[in-house]
Amino acid sequence: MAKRKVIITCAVTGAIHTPSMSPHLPVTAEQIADAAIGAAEAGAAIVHLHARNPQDGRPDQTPEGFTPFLRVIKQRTDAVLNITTGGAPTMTIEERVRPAATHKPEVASLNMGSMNFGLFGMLNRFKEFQHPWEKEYLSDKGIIFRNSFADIEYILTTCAENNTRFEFECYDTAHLYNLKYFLDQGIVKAPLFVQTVFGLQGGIGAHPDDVLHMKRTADRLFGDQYQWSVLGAGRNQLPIAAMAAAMGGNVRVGLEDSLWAGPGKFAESNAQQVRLARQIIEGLGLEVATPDEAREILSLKG
Ligand SMILES: C[C@H](N)CC(=O)CC(=O)O
Ligand SMILES: [Zn+2]
Repeated sequence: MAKRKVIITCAVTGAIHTPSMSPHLPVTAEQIADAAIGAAEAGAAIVHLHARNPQDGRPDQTPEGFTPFLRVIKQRTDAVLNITTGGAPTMTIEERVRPAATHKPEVASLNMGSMNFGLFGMLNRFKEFQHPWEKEYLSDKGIIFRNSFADIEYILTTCAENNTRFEFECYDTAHLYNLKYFLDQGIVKAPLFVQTVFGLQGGIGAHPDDVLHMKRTADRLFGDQYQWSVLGAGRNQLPIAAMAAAMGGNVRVGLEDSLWAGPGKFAESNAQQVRLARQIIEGLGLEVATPDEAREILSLKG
């Protein structure tokens, strides 16, 4: 019997962690390109991309901020490129959609609901910061990651003519119901790539019951019209990946979501996390999907 193909997504830098937290967090365009290429060579079929200001690592959501590394990654890999529309939770929706609208990627992330966005928990672990913006950003208890029905529709319509498909970020069951609403409206089309997010402060926890609850809810709402994927924040990354792989899911790793390669051990690269996820997947007798197999499974434009 053919082994099930598991799609590994690698989110190489993001906009949650800040440069002072880990020397391995890619900041410059060159570092982001190298990280994405390394992750693809290690087995990631999809690379999820954010840009940063090369001087101080602040999240940068200008289309120009993405151009240098997109070019290099496309030259050096056939990985599926996934551009963020989440940006940083403090940005406007117009700002957030611009890179995906400009670069017309095969995939873009789409956050399926508004939520309290807690980064301050990380201040228990990280104390010293090089750049003033880091502590200010992380300690802000007032962050609401706004994704209204109008915001979501705005991103969907803005990217629609580009044949870009979406990684639907669902941080709680309500977000799955929001996605169901857009499916029923015919605004989004199956197969849906549903990325369930666990353990991010403000969203659902990372207990096995939470994973089961999100999967059961998605199965009930979408049946065979979706491809399930998971990401676990911080120390939950690999345990959540292992659970989901055993339950028929796909996995997301990367320094956007976690700085660790096991308890108390800093990941030295995104590729290291991809290799750890791969070991789990192959250990379960499954196979890692290639970029073209992921394109097939997710009906991407290629
Ligand atoms: C938890 C992750 N930060 C979800 C994410 O990657 C959001 C986005 O870029 O649109
Ligand atoms: Zn992201």
